[in-house]
Amino acid sequence: MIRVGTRGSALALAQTQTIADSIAARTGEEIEIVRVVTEGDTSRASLSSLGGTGVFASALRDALLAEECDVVVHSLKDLPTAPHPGLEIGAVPKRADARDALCARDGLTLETLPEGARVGTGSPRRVAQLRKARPDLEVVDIRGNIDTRLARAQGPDADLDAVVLAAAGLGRLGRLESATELLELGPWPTAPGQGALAIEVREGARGALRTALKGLDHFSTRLAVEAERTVLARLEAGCAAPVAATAFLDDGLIFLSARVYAVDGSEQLTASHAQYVADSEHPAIEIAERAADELLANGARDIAPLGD
Ligand SMILES: NCc1[nH]cc(CCC(=O)O)c1CC(=O)O
Repeated sequence: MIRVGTRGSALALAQTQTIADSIAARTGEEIEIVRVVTEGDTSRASLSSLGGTGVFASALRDALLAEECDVVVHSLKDLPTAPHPGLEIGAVPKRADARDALCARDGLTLETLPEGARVGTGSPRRVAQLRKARPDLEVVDIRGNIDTRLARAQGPDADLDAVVLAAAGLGRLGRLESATELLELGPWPTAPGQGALAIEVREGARGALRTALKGLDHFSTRLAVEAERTVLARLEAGCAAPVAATAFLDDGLIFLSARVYAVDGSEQLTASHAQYVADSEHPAIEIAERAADELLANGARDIAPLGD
């Protein structure tokens, strides 16, 4: 029996079920889904007062260390970049769509939203990107799970014209048809790790599980998200900082573009690099440090609040 720990949100349960199914298929073992209730799920206090989005990850990690489960599934973008003592990332499966999606009323897009339209998001990066692209919009701070946020822009109780959500989350919940525009990563890069999952285990996890996780791991996703997350770590930026990073592998090269925004949308700094994966022992780390150092040298700290 393998116990798979997860948060209890619809999104967490959906993505955990997919991983649980592949672990079951690869090990032939029975799987139990263990729901871990986190302070972020039960408290009405703001996430920042609880210590940021890391509260979700740390409850799962505590359950893993307490041996209440054998493996946990995280959304990689919500996982703090610092490694956790006694635990390791056993697998980073192939990434889903890393793009953000605009979900608007009446099929509207970023370009066709009327002047002064009200658009909801809780993410400082998305706030900055919206202000940069459309300074006339009214950006509204929203919270809640994906269905709650979608209902703010679509359906009978909508009070906003649009919301911005991750395409991957919509896809995992079968709600991708709510997207009225998928925002391209070039002009609209997203959070480090967006669209990817991390499967975490205790260090030295046992045989069948370890083999299954090796099979689930996707090398180019792992390298890409390592580059994106190293940018965040090198900038000493929290997960709520207005920072975007997008990396991918193609033809033996790793490409990385990292961007820091002023939250009011007035300024942005971008660093883009490419390098041959075979030319370095740690290509993801090297390219990320180059990009982050360039952003810092160009004044990233002067335009954006990078700390938590
Ligand atoms: N911060 C919340 C969060 N964490 C993971 C996802 C789903 C997308 C993903 O797995 O990257 C979302 C929702 C969103 O940003 O719209």
